[in-house]
Amino acid sequence: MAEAITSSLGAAIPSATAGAAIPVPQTALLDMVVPGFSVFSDAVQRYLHVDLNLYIPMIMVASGVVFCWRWISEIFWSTVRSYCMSSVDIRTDDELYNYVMAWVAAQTFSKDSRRSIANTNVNSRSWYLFRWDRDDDDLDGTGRKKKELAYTPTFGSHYFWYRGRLLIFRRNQNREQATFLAVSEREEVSLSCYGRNPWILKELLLEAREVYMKKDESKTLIYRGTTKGGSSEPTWQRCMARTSRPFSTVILNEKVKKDLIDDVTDYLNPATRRWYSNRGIPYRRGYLLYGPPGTGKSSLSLALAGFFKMRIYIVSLSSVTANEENLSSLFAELPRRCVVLLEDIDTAGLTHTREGTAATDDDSAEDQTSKKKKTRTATGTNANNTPPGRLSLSGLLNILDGVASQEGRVLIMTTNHIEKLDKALIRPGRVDMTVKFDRSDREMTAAIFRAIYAPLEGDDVASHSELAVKVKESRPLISFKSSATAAAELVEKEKKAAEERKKEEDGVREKKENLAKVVRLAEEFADRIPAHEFSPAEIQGYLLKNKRDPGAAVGGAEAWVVETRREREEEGQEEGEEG
Ligand SMILES: Nc1ncnc2c1ncn2[C@@H]1O[C@H](COP(=O)(O)OP(=O)(O)OP(=O)(O)O)[C@@H](O)[C@H]1O
Repeated sequence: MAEAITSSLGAAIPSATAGAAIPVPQTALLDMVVPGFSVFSDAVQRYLHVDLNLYIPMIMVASGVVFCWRWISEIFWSTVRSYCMSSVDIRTDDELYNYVMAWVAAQTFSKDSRRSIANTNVNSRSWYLFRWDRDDDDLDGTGRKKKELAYTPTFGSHYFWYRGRLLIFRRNQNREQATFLAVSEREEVSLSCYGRNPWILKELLLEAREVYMKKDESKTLIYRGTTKGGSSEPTWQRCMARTSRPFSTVILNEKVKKDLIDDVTDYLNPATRRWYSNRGIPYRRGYLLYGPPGTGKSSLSLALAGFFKMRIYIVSLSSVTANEENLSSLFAELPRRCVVLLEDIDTAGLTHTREGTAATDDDSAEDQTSKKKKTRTATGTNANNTPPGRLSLSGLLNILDGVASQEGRVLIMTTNHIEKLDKALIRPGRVDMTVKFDRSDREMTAAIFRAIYAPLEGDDVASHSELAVKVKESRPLISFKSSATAAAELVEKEKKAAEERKKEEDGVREKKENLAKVVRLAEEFADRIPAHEFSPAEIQGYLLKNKRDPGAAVGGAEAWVVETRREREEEGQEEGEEG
């Protein structure tokens, strides 16, 4: 009976297996790892007559090998990375990010990368670093914005050769970082090399910086003191890179300009620095530019920065940013060699502050000085009625003289009201040279007129280069055409070249005639504008309204004078009523 049961079971099991009702143990195991494997294997056996179960051990061994290989290689690479490689992380909120990405975008490994991120701008998305690469000249001939496409390698590791060394550019997305940040802000970028000495990475970063800076060589980089986004942390925001303004375009007494340039040149000379330090004198120099609005104070500061190839850092003391705390943080961040432009230093809170009481205009200068001295000794730095959060004079002086102020910088202060300034602010040592700006006299008016209408050197360069291209194009090409056709073409091209030359000569003659006409009209215009009444900015504004028609500008000059006087009167009356 028992035998009968055993034999019947023995017969039943294989038939059940064959029917795929009970999977063999390996298949059951695989089913757990790869769901549906048994069904697939049955189907293969039934239709293709291949028993996949025979390959199970092989598949399992291969999987084990792959798993182990991965595990070992992970350990191996993490050990290599830790002990045999050097790397540099690049923060996305640092200007270095812009340098590196611009450099990477120009490399072949980046251009040839199969998977890349396409961008019209590779700069950092941190708002205070973001800027268009070509700030003021990215327009095409039709005036449309021309945005070039840049390709940078996508997230992951990218190998490339640099000066014969294999380097790795790594770009990751940090998913753990705050999600309110944009994806591009959560990015992590690093450069690595094999070996424990990271010198090659530093070389690369220096090169990237140099290439980036070279683009801005003919430009004046302008930074403005501001507070970051919603927070109150002050920072220098790069606002633009402007083509440097030539000194000659700022209309000012030539001697004053020359003296200013000579003074700054001497100050920036390395020997002068040593001279100062040998004598224990703080190495800094201050300039005060004063005069009515629109007379060229800011223009001169920008021209000066451009002339000496320095960055200019601008803070308006009348802005909300300008409190003592913010200003001292901004000054602490200044580079060693730069121009700092403090605008509107006659701003409220700085005019009569040290004495604690607002001095009236009737007070004699001596009275004021003695009052100031007394209050300074008695009350120290916070002895004024400056509202909290505003900049006080003593606060500003502390910043200008204090440890935060970098030695080697050129400090320019501008004001519309020199008479309101505390003597302490403009004493020698803080202000070493004063330049007065005035409303336009006859000579200045004529110069502004000439500057607007005279054909400029830049115009010549453009036409010359155009001409050069055309002449180049018209050179005979080597070809296999018949000599008769080639000769005819040559004659035609030479004829064209001769026409171009004639056009150029006509252009030069026309330009000379125009210049003479502009000079004559400038004198006429200057006769019609009363001296010392209008600022250069006002005159320039009027001329720009007629920028293609100097004759009309001269014709309408008298009417403009009358109109501007009337407007001023009305404004004066309105102000009087409000006051
Ligand atoms: N002396 C000048 N030479 C050439 N351009 C001038 C001169 N003065 C003013 N301008 C022109 O007038 C405009 C305003 O000039 P700018 O901003 O330099 O004046 P400002 O004295 O700094 O005025 P504010 O005191 O209001 O800041 C500029 O476009 C500038 O080109």
